[in-house]
Amino acid sequence: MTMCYDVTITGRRKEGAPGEFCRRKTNMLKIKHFTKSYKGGTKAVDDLSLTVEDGDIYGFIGHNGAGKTTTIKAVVGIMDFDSGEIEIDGMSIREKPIECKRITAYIPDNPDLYDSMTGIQYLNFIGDIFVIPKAEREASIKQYADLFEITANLGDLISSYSHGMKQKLALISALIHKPKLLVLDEPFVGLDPKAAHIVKQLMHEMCANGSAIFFSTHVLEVAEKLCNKIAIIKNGKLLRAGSLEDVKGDESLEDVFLELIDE
Ligand SMILES: Nc1ncnc2c1ncn2[C@@H]1O[C@H](COP(=O)(O)OP(=O)(O)OP(=O)(O)O)[C@@H](O)[C@H]1O
Repeated sequence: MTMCYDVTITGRRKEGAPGEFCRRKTNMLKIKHFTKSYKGGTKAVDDLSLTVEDGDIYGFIGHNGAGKTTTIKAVVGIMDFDSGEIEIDGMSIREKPIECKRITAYIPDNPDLYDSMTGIQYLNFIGDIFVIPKAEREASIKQYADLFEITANLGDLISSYSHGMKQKLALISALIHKPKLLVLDEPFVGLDPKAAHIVKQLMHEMCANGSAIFFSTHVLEVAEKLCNKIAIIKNGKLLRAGSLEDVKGDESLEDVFLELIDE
């Protein structure tokens, strides 16, 4: 029986399932010694390093004010930082911001879309930015709008959308350009259970197709079920990062999180 071995970046050999496709993993997101202070001296994140590989669904958890959104905003290139390095698919977000953004999608915790556009105008606007061919764009919009059950609302102004509908529109706008890296800040807040279920399925599908997902959440049950890797941050410092099994051991993720946060 042929065994498959995957050589990691550290040179360690990881044993895979027999017959599994053998290939080297790609670092879709590499954060190295990231440090960010705000005006007034608050050090929001201090020397944080982690790596997200293709195929990963990577959960980023921490208490309120821990530094998750600060890290996420730097990763997607909308916030500068003091020191360290952030690379998307091997490219520096500082040196090649456009190239990085071309292959990344970001959905903030509170999607602030253009209220004066209709849903379809917004999706076509995103389609233009990412140069998605017309036929492919129309097919993707139809597929995802049907899935999230907002096809009938696409002609309405975004100002008339509920919070959940805005989130669905933001998700569709992210999915139609097939990002290699999807970054989400609290993606499940405000979504109804059916939409949340669809998002989880889509996350698995994207990762099976070689993309990577990095997202923050306070919902530890979801993180435990969905993620293969987890990072825990407290007061701007990374406490633990790695595979779900390594981070939580035999305990529940909630127990480990509460123990670490209370230390
Ligand atoms: N614009 C800002 N100016 C000054 N301080 C800020 C700013 N944004 C965030 N902070 C501070 O940086 C720290 C990290 O905040 P951040 O928003 O990254 O936390 P978070 O983990 O995303 O929290 P939450 O779970 O509540 O969303 C906090 O102490 C916060 O008060």
